[in-house]
Amino acid sequence: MPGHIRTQPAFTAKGLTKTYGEGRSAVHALRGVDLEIPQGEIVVLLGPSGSGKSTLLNILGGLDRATSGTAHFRDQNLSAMTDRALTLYRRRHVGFVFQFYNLMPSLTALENVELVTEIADDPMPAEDALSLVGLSERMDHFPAQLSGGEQQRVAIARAVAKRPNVLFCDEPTGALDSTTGRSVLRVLRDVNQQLGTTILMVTHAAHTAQMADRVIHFADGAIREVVENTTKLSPDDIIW
Ligand SMILES: Nc1ncnc2c1ncn2[C@@H]1O[C@H](COP(=O)(O)OP(=O)(O)OP(=O)(O)O)[C@@H](O)[C@H]1O
Repeated sequence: MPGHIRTQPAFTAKGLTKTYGEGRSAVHALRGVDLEIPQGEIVVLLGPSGSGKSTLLNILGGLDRATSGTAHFRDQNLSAMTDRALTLYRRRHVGFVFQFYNLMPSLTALENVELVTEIADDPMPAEDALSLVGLSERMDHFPAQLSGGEQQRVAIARAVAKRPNVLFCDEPTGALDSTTGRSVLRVLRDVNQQLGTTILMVTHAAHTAQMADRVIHFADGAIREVVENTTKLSPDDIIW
């Protein structure tokens, strides 16, 4: 955020490693990741398949634990938390959006969002969350009556309705064509601008980097390069 006083980073990682399995079948998914993610940014993680992007996202999102190293959310050490504390961290601070929307097929768009607002501490009304993603007119539709992009927007509404500090997105446009994908990116940009939500997005779609504040290039379980994007574009102007 140029021009702003430097605040505490949203995330700091030091020497993060993650090894799945042991011995000869061990997979070294992360091989020592050092990283700082400022609050309020849109950060895009790019890298080949299997390079460890989702693993990093899952550790920062409190869905998985590192094998060694430390990961902090603000001043909270995620690596040292009990399972219970990690669950509370996810519930209070984190929203997730995945490639496949994971909506409940028997519930309407509104009811899908209410699943979250009913248990969150300080949620926005489910109607407001759906309005933020441009779906006020479709609240009473079931997922099967919505397009892929609309379903993804319901998933985003569900994730942001609890006002998370951070939104983690794993291939959010992976199943969408360019027009629909662009509409989903526009919604993510709006969430970032209107709610100040830090967004971490893992994707194979390199063009998404054009709307990021920061682009992290991953390869072989490590960060190869971090690029601050000085020519950030609106999703409408991204060359797909
Ligand atoms: N639960 C698991 N058990 C064993 N190996 C795993 C597990 N999860 C991931 N891996 C391995 O860890 C490595 C990193 O996987 P990860 O999913 O983080 O990569 P990625 O960069 O997100 O890939 P993609 O872009 O294909 O989603 C891969 O070699 C993967 O096979």
